[in-house]
Amino acid sequence: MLQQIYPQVQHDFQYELNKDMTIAAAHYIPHEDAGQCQYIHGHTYFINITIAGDELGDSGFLVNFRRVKELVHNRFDHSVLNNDKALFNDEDGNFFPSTEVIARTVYEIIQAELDSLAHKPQCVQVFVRETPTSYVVYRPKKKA
Ligand SMILES: Nc1nc2c(c(=O)[nH]1)N=C([C@H](O)[C@H](O)COP(=O)(O)OP(=O)(O)OP(=O)(O)O)CN2
Ligand SMILES: [Zn+2]
Repeated sequence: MLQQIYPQVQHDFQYELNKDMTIAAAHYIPHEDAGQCQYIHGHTYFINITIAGDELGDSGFLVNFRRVKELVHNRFDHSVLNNDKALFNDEDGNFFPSTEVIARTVYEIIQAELDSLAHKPQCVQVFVRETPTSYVVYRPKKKA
């Protein structure tokens, strides 16, 4: 199916985990370049999160799939993204809830959780599909 592509990410880790989820949410892009998207409308976002690492936790997991879903789905599902002022605002394009910013924000939420784990898994890619014809892939810069 056209919508279910999974872009590959290059890494040297031994384990790679992927978690898929969908999120129903509304947003608007407060910029004239957004055309009709300046006005509030909704999407069913499809999100794929890729986490990798060389070591597992005591549970035998890189990270619990359920926890990955909780962190993102519980925060955003059936919400108006622009109302989440801790993450988004109407003043700075780096914080409008565009597909790009949503992908980066999901990465930041996930990586903050992973940083609390002793075995240090890494979020290596976040894929966000906003519409049947539009998606973004966010990959963090490799740490030096
Ligand atoms: N680079 C970006 N461009 C646009 C974004 C975005 O997040 N990043 N968002 C929008 C709108 O929010 C819109 O919902 C999606 O736009 P678009 O792909 O144009 O939607 P369509 O379903 O109308 O696409 P068609 O392929 O023409 O059917 C706009 N741009
Ligand atoms: Zn939109």
